[in-house]
Amino acid sequence: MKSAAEHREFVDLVEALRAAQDTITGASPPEDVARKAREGLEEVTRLLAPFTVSEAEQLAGYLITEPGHAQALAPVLHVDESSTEHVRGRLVLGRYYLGGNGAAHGGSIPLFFDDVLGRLANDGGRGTSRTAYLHVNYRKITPVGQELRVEAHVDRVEGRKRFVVGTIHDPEGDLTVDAEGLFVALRPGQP
Ligand SMILES: CCCCCCCCCCCC(=O)SCCNC(=O)CCNC(=O)[C@H](O)C(C)(C)COP(=O)(O)OP(=O)(O)OC[C@H]1O[C@@H](n2cnc3c(N)ncnc32)[C@H](O)[C@@H]1OP(=O)(O)O
Repeated sequence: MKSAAEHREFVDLVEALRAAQDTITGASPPEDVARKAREGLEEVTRLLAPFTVSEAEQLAGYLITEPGHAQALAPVLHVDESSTEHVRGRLVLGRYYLGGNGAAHGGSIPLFFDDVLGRLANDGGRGTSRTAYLHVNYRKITPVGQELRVEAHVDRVEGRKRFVVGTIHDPEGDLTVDAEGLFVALRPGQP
């Protein structure tokens, strides 16, 4: 397991990237400011490109003790309570995940659940599995910029099949989304 303690600066870099994604998404800057910001981002790419590594050596997504696991793709779950069978926590969807009219983009929700349910599916010594399906029911708009409650648990395991379910509730306590994922354990040698 890669250690977040040894890569604090990288963890902070990804946190800064998330903040940049939110800020860029919500900004309407004058052209000269947009150009300066682009040059700053290009400088980041120039700085990091020589340190590109293989997937096995990659840090993003693999610093698993960190909220969001040091990757900027999926929304971050802040875990309050967890076991190998369940997880409870909080989620704030930033401006980056805005769809329209204050509601989260529909695609951001399965992105979130694939990560959260997938990790639960693989937890507890169950080993690696892959998403066979992810069913998401949108019951009410999921607001961005507000603290949401998340719950997920392993519903049942049938041979290689792991069924994992999850919910999101808004600050009023209303259910906004429920989801079910089927994760199929990989056979030896299966990619
Ligand atoms: C970065 C940090 C890393 C670690 C962090 C990890 C957390 C993130 C997790 C993300 C995981 C992903 O997104 S993975 C990426 C997205 N998913 C994929 O790319 C998967 C692509 N699909 C596949 O590779 C394959 O189809 C599998 C592995 C899912 C299943 O193929 P298989 O192994 O040949 O198994 P197969 O015999 O077909 O099916 C086994 C059983 O499951 C059932 N089954 C299979 N698919 C379905 C289905 N869609 N709907 C219903 N049932 C299904 C079959 O009927 C059968 O039931 P029965 O007859 O036995 O009853």
